[in-house]
Amino acid sequence: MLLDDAARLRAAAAFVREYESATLLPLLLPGLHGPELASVAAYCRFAHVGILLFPRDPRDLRDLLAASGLVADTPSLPSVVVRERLARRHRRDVAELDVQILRPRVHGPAGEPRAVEVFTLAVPEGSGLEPIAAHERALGHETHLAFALERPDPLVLRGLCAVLTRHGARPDGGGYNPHENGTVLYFTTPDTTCGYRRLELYAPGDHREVLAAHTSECPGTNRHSETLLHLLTGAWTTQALASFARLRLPEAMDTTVATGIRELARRTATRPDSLATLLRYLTMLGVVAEESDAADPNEPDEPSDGQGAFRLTSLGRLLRADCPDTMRPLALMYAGPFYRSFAALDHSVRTGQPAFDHLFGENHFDHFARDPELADLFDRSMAASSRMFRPLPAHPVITAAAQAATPRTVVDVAGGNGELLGHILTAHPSLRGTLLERPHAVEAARRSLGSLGCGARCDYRSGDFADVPHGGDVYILSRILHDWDDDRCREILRHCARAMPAHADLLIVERLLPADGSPSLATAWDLHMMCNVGGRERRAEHYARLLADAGLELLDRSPLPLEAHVLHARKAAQPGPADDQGHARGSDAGVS
Ligand SMILES: C[S@@+](CC[C@H](N)C(=O)[O-])C[C@H]1O[C@@H](n2cnc3c(N)ncnc32)[C@H](O)[C@@H]1O
Repeated sequence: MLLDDAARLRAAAAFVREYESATLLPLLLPGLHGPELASVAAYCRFAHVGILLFPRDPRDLRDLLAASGLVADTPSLPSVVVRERLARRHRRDVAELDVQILRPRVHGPAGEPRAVEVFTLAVPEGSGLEPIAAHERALGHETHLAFALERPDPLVLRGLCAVLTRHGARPDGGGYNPHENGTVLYFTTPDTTCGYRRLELYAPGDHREVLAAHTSECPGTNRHSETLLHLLTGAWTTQALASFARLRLPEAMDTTVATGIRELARRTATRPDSLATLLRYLTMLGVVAEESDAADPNEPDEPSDGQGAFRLTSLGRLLRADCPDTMRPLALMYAGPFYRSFAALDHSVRTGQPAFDHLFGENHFDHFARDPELADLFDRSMAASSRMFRPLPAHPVITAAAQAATPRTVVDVAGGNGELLGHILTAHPSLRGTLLERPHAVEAARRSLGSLGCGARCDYRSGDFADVPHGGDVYILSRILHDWDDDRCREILRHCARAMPAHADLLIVERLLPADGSPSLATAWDLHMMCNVGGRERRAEHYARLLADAGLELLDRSPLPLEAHVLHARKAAQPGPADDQGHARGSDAGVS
């Protein structure tokens, strides 16, 4: 069970008031006793309990302290050490993390001046920092007991480090904070009977030499092992999120009021204790948040069940079926057919062939097309990223077409279930649309565009890329080229080029591989394309070359949400090699 922030503060203050160095040290380091314990206790005194909190608004913090019986009468200081640790652990830029320190005073049993050290990272709604808060709240990586050196002498500091490690403490990093000219050395401790598992030695002054020796002894392999464990268990994340969606938990939860486990189990026909295990994991992922273990607000007469109460976060809300930008179909897809194919990724790497085809015996478009339920799930999972399409109706090519004196036609080539065309036609009542797709998708598009009220302005063509309708004004290839290898892309682009009148524009929606190797969703989708469809993501220059091979010229590009881009191309002034090769024309069907 996770305590709320006020309860954590009260518990920390009570601990600080109760313990002496000499009684506390053996709880952390069993085996430290007798004269050695007396000597260590004489050199370092118990100074504070450190905790990390995540207020929505930092201005609430002093009220929270007051509500916990604590007063911070000094200004807050910027944290260096904890901030860097958080940035490293969560792979964030330090600039994103404004961590502050306050030290409300508390007295020890004999009136000694001590403190509760309160680190805060403000997590405003929608800041994207919720997963960090959820992870840290659940695992308490920064919670610690601190001992301050009475004589901050490098020799004493080294001696204390040696004694602590001899009794099982393991170096766990540290740092120097220039804002207060103090050095901290962290250790993890072998015993957690006192409820804490990290110990800090605090030495006033700059002791970076000792610090360097201490951090060099941090088993780098330990940090690496921890990182690797997080990476290796990525599959659990995919499946836990899909399970969450399949069990309809997001729909059973509220974003503002927490619901008790028993009630949630009743609503989703699950076992309360097993559900609690899943929800605790999902708390770490930031899709749900655990609230204090109060009685269930939905059943105020029922006593608390001791298993906590959970609410849906804004991140988790995206997995609700009724959320406008729902990503539920993607959760089911990535944990379903694409999960199975990823297990055969080696095959793709060895042979260059899609693991999906190897596993299912056919290309994924054919496989999905044969199963109406899967086909529908695939179409909906493509539409789940429709946030990507939102700026497209305002693209200059589309607005120019919409403002033209005579009605213009937008041709969406392999337009899926019509999500993008629906956005464009809804925004511009003067435009007409043509959607080319395989037969099952055409039917889905007909239904979806009809329900948007723009069905009457749309033509539907069942066919293949060779059937790209002639005579349109704007052609769209959205997330098509990344499904195919370069040869097939050239073919598709040539079909488009042949169908496009001289004045027509082509818009291509794709993710672009970064030129500098910086992390991007495109790099992940490059792997996905290789494994599942035999396609790939590309850099902008790569698309420019493919376009040029088809007699088209890349004019510009602009960014879209979800790390996508829209590339704008037209027919090149000079005929490209494609036009010289005299390929047979596709269907001559024109746009009406
Ligand atoms: C990745 S989806 C993209 C759908 C849509 N353009 C979007 O961005 O949401 C690729 C689409 O290509 C269609 N497709 C695959 N092979 C095709 C072919 N030979 N001719 C026409 N469409 C095809 C599939 O049915 C699928 O809807």
